[in-house]
Order: sequence, then C-alpha cells, then structure tokens
Amino acid sequence: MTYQETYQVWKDALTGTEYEAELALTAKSTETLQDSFYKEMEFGTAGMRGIIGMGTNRMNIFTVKRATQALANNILAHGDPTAGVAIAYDTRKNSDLFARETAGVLCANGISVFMYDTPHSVPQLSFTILELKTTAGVVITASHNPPEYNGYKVYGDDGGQCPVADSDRITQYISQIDDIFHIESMPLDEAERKGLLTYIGKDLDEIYFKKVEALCIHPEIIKQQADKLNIIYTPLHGTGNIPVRRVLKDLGVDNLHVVPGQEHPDPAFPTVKAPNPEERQCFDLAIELANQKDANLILATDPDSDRLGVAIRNTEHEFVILTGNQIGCLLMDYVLSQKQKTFSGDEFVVKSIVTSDMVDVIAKHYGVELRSVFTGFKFIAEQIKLSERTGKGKFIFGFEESYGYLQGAFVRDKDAVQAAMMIAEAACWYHSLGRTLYEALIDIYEKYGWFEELVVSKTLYGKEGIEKIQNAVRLLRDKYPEKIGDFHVIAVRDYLKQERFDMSTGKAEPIDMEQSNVLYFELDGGRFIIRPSGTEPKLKSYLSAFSMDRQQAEYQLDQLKVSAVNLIDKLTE
Ligand SMILES: O=P(O)(O)OC[C@H]1O[C@H](O)[C@H](O)[C@@H](O)[C@@H]1O
Repeated sequence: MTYQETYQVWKDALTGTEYEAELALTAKSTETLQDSFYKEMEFGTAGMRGIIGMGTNRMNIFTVKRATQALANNILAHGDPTAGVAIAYDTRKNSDLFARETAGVLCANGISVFMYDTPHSVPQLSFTILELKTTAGVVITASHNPPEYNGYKVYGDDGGQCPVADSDRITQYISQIDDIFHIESMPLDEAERKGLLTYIGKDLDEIYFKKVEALCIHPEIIKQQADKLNIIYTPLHGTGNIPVRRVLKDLGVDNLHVVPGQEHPDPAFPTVKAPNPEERQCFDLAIELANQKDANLILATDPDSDRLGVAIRNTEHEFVILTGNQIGCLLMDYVLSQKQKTFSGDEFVVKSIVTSDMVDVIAKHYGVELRSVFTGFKFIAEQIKLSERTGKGKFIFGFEESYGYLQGAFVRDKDAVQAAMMIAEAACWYHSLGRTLYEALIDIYEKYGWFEELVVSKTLYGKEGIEKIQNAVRLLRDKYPEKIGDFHVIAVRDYLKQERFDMSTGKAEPIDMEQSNVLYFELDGGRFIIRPSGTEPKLKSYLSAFSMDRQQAEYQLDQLKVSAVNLIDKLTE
C-alpha cells in the first residue's frame, strides 16, 4: 500500500471519532503525511520510539495497542502469562494514557498487570520485574528524546531490555494484526475487580531505595564529608526527582540544591532543547544555580532517569561537563579500587564496543575480566544473566559511553539513581583525601593514558534521512578508505560481515560476535567507529585518539574530528 492509501484507511476508520482532528493535522503537509504513514514503527535498540501523532509510523493509542497485542501473543506463546507484566511510565505527554492502554490490552488477553500509578524511572521498572518475578515489563518513555517523542520499551523476565529473539517475534506478530482499530481492551476498573490489575504500592519504592543505598561502599565517608560539598541536581522535569533526592538524603547528603525550574514534571520540557544530559545546554540552569550557591558538583538525570550527566569544576573553578566515557571511567576506577581487596579472581566488567578503550586498561590494572558487547544495555544485562546461568563470573560494573552505568545487578538497565549516588560518594571519598573529582579524573588520565573521545552525530529526518544514513554506512563498507584524514587505517572490523580485515595483508579474520551494522576503523593513533543509531534518526560516529601525552592526544582528536565531519558530510550528501 502507498502511504496515501494507508492514510485513507485511517481516515475511513477515524472520521467521526475523537481522533479525526488529530489525523487531519498529518495531512497538512506532504512531508508529515508521508512520514506518518510510509511504514510501521519498528522495534530498535530499545523498543519502539517515535513522534506522537496519528499514523502507522507514530506513537498513538492504536500503535501502542497493536504493539501490546503482539507482546501479549508473544507471552501467550513463549512466556509465562500467569507471572504477569509490570508497567511504568515517565513524565512525557501521553505516557500515562499509553500505559493504561497497555494495561487494558494485556488484561483483555488474561495477562495480569502490575502497574505504577505515578511516573517511575526505567531502573525502578527493571527492578520491579525481578522483584515481582513478572514475565515481562513495559515502560512508556522516549528517554532523552525531544518532547514531541514518546516510546514503548519492552523488558524480558530478567529485567533487561527485550532480547532480540523476542523483539523479532513481536515485530512478526505486529505484522499479522490486520485491524489496528479494533484491538480488544478491558476497562481498568473491571480488570482491577477481576484481580487482573494491581497498582504497585510504595513498599516497592522503599525496597529499591534500600538496595541502592546498600551499594554505597563508604557510607561513613559520605556522612563525614557531604556537608563540605555543595551539590546541584536537576531531574530535567523527569522521574529522577523522587528517587535521586531520597537516596542522597538517606545517605546524609543534605546540601543538595534542586534546580527549581526543572524540578517538576513538564511534558513540554520547556527549559531545555532536549532533556538529554549529552547536550551541554541541559546544564545551563544548573550552572547558574551552582554559581549562586558556589557548588562544585552538578548531577543531571534524563526523564526516565536511566542516564546521568555530570559537571565538575576544574582547577580554574570553571565547570567542565563530563562525557559519558569520563563519568564511567571515574566511577569504574573508584568502584574497582575500593573493592579490589575483596576480589576472588572471577570478577568482570562490561562495556559496549563504542565505549572508551580506557576501560580495557582500567580492567587490566585491577585484574578483572572485560567483556565487550554491542550498543544497547540489553547486551550488558545479557552478560549478567549468562554469569548467573553458568555460575561463571561476578558482575562488578557495566557502562556505555551514552551516559549509562550500573553497579547493582538488582537492576538490569542503566540506573542514574545508582550512578548519582556513586558519583556523590566518589566526590566525598576524594574530598576526604584532599582531592577534587576533577583532580581524580586528571589522575586517571595520567595513570592510564589520554584517551580523548568525541561522538560526532548527524541527524537526518524522515524517509529520505533514514535512507541516507543506511547508504552512508554501505558506501564505507563497499570500499574501505585507506586513510581517514591523516590517519592510516590499520584494520577494519566489519561487524555485519563478522570479520576483521587487515589493510596491510589484505586478509580477513572472523569476529566471534552476532551481526550488527557497525564499522570499526582501527587507526594509527586512534579509532573511528560508525553506525546508524537504533533509537534516533542519527548516523553516529565515535572518535578516539590516544597518547600518553595530553597535548598530542588532544591535537590528534581535533584532526580526527575535522576529517570525520568532512567524511560524514560527503557520505550523506
Ligand atoms: O546509539 P543508539 O542505538 O541510539 O543507542 C544509544 C542508547 O540508547 C538507549 O538509551 C539504550 O537504552 C542504550 O542502551 C543505548 O546505548
């Protein structure tokens, strides 16, 4: 069917209903109409995510109900329907509505639902799945995307993001549903009466808070030092506000100032361009407050509170916004150094292949195994599950450069509540030694080497944008460049072809990993990795330059940045 024909089907079905006016909005421009109807929403790195509105390629009650019916079919055929499904939602537009629609469809299929009735974070939902032993979980959130987006994240019974096999089957079930407008749903009061729907009480929050607090390695140091530090926190209008403040308060962090204009939920996220701690602009109000309060540490969590951003003062007393790699390396080095004495030799840490190579050096330094996985926290969760199943390995820490960190395996996704606590603890620890977090960061660079890193992304919207992104990676794959700027390419790891190609010998060796559309260029003095994002319309490239000399590494990264930007522009012309 063409997009115009699909639109006509929706028009026929929705004329005379409360959705008619919203549907008419999509027809206002050809571009919007095409983008809304040219395809079905897909399950990517982290489920389904898209712009809110009418259409097959939009987040609306029809696409949500269809995804839920497909999830129900998958649970009925391959899961444990009696164990039920846990549901949470964030502070975005329609998140609560979509959560209720999800509950209604699951209950209509006879599947029990345990649902939060106030906004909750992603890590709390992951924890809930494990705590209540449900067969799956759903969170309505578009994480750090701009306000016009929402999403539908599915979790498996291990509390991790839905495994690929399940999302493939869900996609398959979605394609078998012909009539998106008549999916059966049970009114929630009826579901409650029948015992199919249970609202989750505050007791689970309390268990989660206690578990996070128990991860604190030196609670006594926090108690001693916290009043000497002034910390600013912004939940960026999201779900972090309650758990982050509660955990820090319980541990004795009383000097926590919350950015007033960003404290309360607001689906329009009016104070930021996008509520993403990767964006520097998110820190503007927090830095203003930090300067008023003479604070030295800023914490920022995204709307579903799985990502944490951090800003610290440098030796010139100016704020430096840390990258995800810097935060992760600081945390990992802190956790490993403090726990080292307890290690028995089977400990492991996990990172994604696009995350800093400094992790490899830190892991080696402390004698722990490093496991590398593809982008997506589900792959980190998979390693935890594997270690539990085989009894091999003890998970200590996992992180992704995309601002996601995890220490306690009672959660199987990135947890900004844990991470906020860990950073506050590390700040207190270093303060007790007369060091700032900034000095601790410089120390680790001097110890392990200067890994200078940068993510260069290009956002390309719509059908044409997606094609350009795919095409850019294809072009690079068709003919590997011998040089990227002035950097010689030593080898290319093509994770789609599952081989590493040595440029000097012309020989390829197999890579023992699943397939993924990622190209990894090993450079003389650095690396360049490129892949289409699985969650946003972006072509993402990860640049890294390494030297034991700071200026040399910084210079090389600058050079690499210029070449990468040129290359990406050329590939997406
Ligand atoms: O690079 P992308 O495919 O957009 O993924 C970036 C990140 O998106 C989400 O936050 C996922 O939960 C992460 O696990 C992933 O690393």
